[in-house]
Amino acid sequence: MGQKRARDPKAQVAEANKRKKAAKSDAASSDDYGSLGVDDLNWKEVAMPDRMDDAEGFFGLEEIEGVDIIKQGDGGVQFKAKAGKPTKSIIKPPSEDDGDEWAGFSDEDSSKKSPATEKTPAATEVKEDKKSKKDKKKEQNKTKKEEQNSKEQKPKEQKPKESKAAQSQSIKAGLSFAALDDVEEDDGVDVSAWDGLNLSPETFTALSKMKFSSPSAIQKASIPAILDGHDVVGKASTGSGKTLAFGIPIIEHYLDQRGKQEGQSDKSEKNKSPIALILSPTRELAHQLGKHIGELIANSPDTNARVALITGGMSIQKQQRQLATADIVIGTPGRVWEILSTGTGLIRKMQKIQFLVVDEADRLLSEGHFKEMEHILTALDKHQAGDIADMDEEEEEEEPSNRQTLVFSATFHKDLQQKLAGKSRWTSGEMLDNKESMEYLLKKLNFREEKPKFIDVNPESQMAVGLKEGIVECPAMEKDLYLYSVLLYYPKHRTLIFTNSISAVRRITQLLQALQLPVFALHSNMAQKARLRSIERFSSPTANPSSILVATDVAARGLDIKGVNCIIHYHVPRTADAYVHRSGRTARAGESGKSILICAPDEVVGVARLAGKIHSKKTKKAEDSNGPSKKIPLESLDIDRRVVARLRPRMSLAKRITDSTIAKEKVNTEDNWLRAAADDLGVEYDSDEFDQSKGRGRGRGGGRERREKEASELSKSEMAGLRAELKQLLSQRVNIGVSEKYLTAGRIDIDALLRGEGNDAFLGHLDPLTF
Ligand SMILES: Nc1ncnc2c1ncn2[C@@H]1O[C@H](COP(=O)(O)OP(=O)(O)OP(=O)(O)O)[C@@H](O)[C@H]1O
Repeated sequence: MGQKRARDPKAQVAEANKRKKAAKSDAASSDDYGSLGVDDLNWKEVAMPDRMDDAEGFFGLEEIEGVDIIKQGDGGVQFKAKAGKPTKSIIKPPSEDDGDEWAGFSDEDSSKKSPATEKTPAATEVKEDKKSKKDKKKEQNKTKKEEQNSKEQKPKEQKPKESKAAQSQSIKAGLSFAALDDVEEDDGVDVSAWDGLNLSPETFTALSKMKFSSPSAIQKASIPAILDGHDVVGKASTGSGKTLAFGIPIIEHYLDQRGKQEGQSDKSEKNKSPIALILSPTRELAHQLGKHIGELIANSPDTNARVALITGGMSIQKQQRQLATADIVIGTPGRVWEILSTGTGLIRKMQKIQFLVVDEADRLLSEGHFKEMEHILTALDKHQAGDIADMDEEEEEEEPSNRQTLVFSATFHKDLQQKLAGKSRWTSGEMLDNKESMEYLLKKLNFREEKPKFIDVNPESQMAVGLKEGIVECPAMEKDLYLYSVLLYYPKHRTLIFTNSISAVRRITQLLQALQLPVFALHSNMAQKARLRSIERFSSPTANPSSILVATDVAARGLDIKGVNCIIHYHVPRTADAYVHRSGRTARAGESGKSILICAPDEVVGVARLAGKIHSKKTKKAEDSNGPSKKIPLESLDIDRRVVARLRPRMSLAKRITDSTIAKEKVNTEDNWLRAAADDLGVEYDSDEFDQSKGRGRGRGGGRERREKEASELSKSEMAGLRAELKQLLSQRVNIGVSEKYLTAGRIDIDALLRGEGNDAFLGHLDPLTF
């Protein structure tokens, strides 16, 4: 059993007072500062408009007042408080940082600090107070761990672990507010299932607070391998906890290193190098990784690891400053390369990372990001090839980078998987010279081991265990109607609808808005802040439980939104991997969820092929026992025809309203553009004349243009009429079986009503969908 710490409340309060006094005198001496660097200043954020579209660099503009600029001989600049102003009025408060680290999806909260960085002195004291209440638990974990350490005696890990134990002892000795620690509070869970993973007491505490009672399969397999220093390629189904599979070892490494960094001066703190670079294919995913790892840090006692988020849509200048003090850098390849290539010495810092993580690796390594990934990987190893011209002698003598490479995804193309697993050898010569090939990038990853550890915890199925997959077949022109029907079948479901195009996202969002459903849009043409705001509104715990997000595949990968119950594929995904990742936004972390494909007759063949690929093992097993099958291995869902029939009038009104709104927007845009062009040319522009000339000599597509024109010509009062009619329909339940006779006679069939089983949309009995 762990020994309980003897506490002397008086002595601890005295100690806390002493520390407060010391802090005051530190503050008083801050006016002794001479000139200051840019990072020492207390910059204030300048409020900017929400939408600046392409003017990305101006998001997060900052200003400072009361400062004189002092030019240095070498061309650099320093800063000093203006005459008559105390220096402390311009310097950054000691515990405050730039505030760019993860701060939630909310725009309004952008000034708040991330959980990882909220550790102002006051916050730290409260945290320490809480921590002291957990001492007993921690002591137990620590003792367990020490026992385990002494049993395992791994020479490589023994030393840092011992120093961690010592650190944790010294942290406890410095607790403040311990005198208030009368009430035993326990909001954590038992985490003994993590025992075998050789984790620090800090991580145990964090896991307990986060209520992660046991490791997931990928965590159990990957964490020890990474802690042992191996390169790891990890494959596990969506939502199975891959982020912490690499996040925990990174924090463990940080804790090991912390002893060395403690006591170093503020300056060397700023010159420190990050320990990890985590690359992600999308901005949203990068933000989420930051949030998830930030939570681990925030819940881990006295762990102040700094996370820098390097993604597009935010200020480059701010991110550069963040990078200067970051421990963990998380970013998208485009922006990471944009910043590294500014030539401000950041590449050298990055070359010292201990971990390179490639998340959603199959996407990062094979499409879209090729050039930036190539640049980053080349830069990380440049000094190893000795080709940084301006390196000084000291650096040249440095050990070559010894980083670990961690590659994770739920899906790997067969070829990529085989190469990563070392099953298929690198083709020498020709292939490697082909600088456009995935193989070339893989080689550039520069694993430290000849063969990384390949960990595949779900070789049988890529789909999450709690996921049910269904298909709704419908006429091609009625997809909207069937989509609406499915949504009404599951009224209390948080639903994510995927489409294959941005225009479809826009149209379906407007359509569902017209039908008064709580719907938000997400696609890559939206401004970054609007993207984050949509996710925030859709996912917030206080959001309507029936919220709907309509998105392109920008939301398909990695996004971890709590409580998503249903995924609807409005368009059949283009690849099997996209289907796996889209569907993986539900049934996460052991929960259950539904994935429903809405499929027109001409899409059935494609769906069968797709499903066959995903469920190849299942299909093969079934065929082995029953002979060849043409059946799609997805459950067919029958929508009640009465429902479809009764919803048709609503849908046709909603469509007319939506088509008209979109057509009017289009005409306005076209009109504005043509007017501007005519102005430039100095000619007169007559929109009617233009419309008539457009109408002449049309062939195919003329019908659509005519319809669009008609839609755009609906008058305000006609639109108002349609809206009123729709409103009237929406105010009534959809009657699918209660006799009109009963209703008009005021004799409502209560039983029939009750049989609606809590689905307020319907009046009468509705057979639930089969799953
Ligand atoms: N050990 C655990 N116990 C319970 N929940 C966990 C555990 N580890 C992670 N989680 C939770 O599981 C959810 C999914 O985790 P994560 O986002 O890391 O999954 P993933 O495997 O990366 O998914 P994807 O492939 O979709 O990116 C998160 O909400 C996370 O908080």
